[in-house]
Amino acid sequence: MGERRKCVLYYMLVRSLTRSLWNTVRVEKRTLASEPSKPQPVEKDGVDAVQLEALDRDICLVVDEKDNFLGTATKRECHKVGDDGKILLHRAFSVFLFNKRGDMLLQRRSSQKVTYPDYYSNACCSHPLYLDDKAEDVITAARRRLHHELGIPLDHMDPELFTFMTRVHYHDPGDGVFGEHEIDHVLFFQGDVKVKPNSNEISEYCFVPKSEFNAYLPTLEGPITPWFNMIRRHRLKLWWDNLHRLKELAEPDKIHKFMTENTK
Ligand SMILES: C=C(C)CCOP(=O)(O)OP(=O)(O)O
Repeated sequence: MGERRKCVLYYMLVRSLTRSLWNTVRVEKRTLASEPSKPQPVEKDGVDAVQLEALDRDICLVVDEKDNFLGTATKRECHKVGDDGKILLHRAFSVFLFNKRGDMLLQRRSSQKVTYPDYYSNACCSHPLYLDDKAEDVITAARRRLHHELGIPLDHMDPELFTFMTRVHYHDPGDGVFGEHEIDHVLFFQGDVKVKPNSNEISEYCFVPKSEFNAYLPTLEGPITPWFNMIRRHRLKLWWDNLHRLKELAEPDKIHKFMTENTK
């Protein structure tokens, strides 16, 4: 074999070894060990007590198809699938979080979640609530939940670092008992933040580099949430490629109705 060919082969071997080592390190999953000092979650009728409490305590915002605020209902009332298969339409948000390098935080919902337990999803989803006699602003709600679910200090999340990308109206029957019917406000956030997840909410998380994302998804050991899948299919690549100019691509006045797809 000629010297030049040997050199090329050697270079390719070193490059592929370095790459596979790099990938392993960069998408390393962090499974959260349960802390023995903490009391174990108590169940009532098979449902985790902490999650159960939120179902009847959290007051969500019921909206019409144009996202106009109509009134309030509990989180339970907003997710219960009726005998006719209908679910009350309410306002929600989904945060996609990126570090400064541009890697995206992917999380696995804990087994205690009432809706979509053990599914993989974007950084944080929840609802603006009715608090102090008024509808909570979506970015305030997102910061509140990022702090609660991922332990991100509030002072690491300047409201200016969020971009309100668009809204998505979708319906998903979930497990037939609890599902989703939401106008989901999609927020992008970029910044280096300290993460200390709440194990009642999240069982694993990792930061996925854009170049690894498509290959990484099929290796996940569970399904992905319908809303994450929908945004992934219709907008994620465009927005991820353009983290530096998101404001130009934002469509906050639109309410999309994308087709729902199989989540696995
Ligand atoms: C699905 C969306 C977009 C909102 C609901 O998310 P979650 O089911 O994660 O809400 P919480 O229980 O965390 O409030």
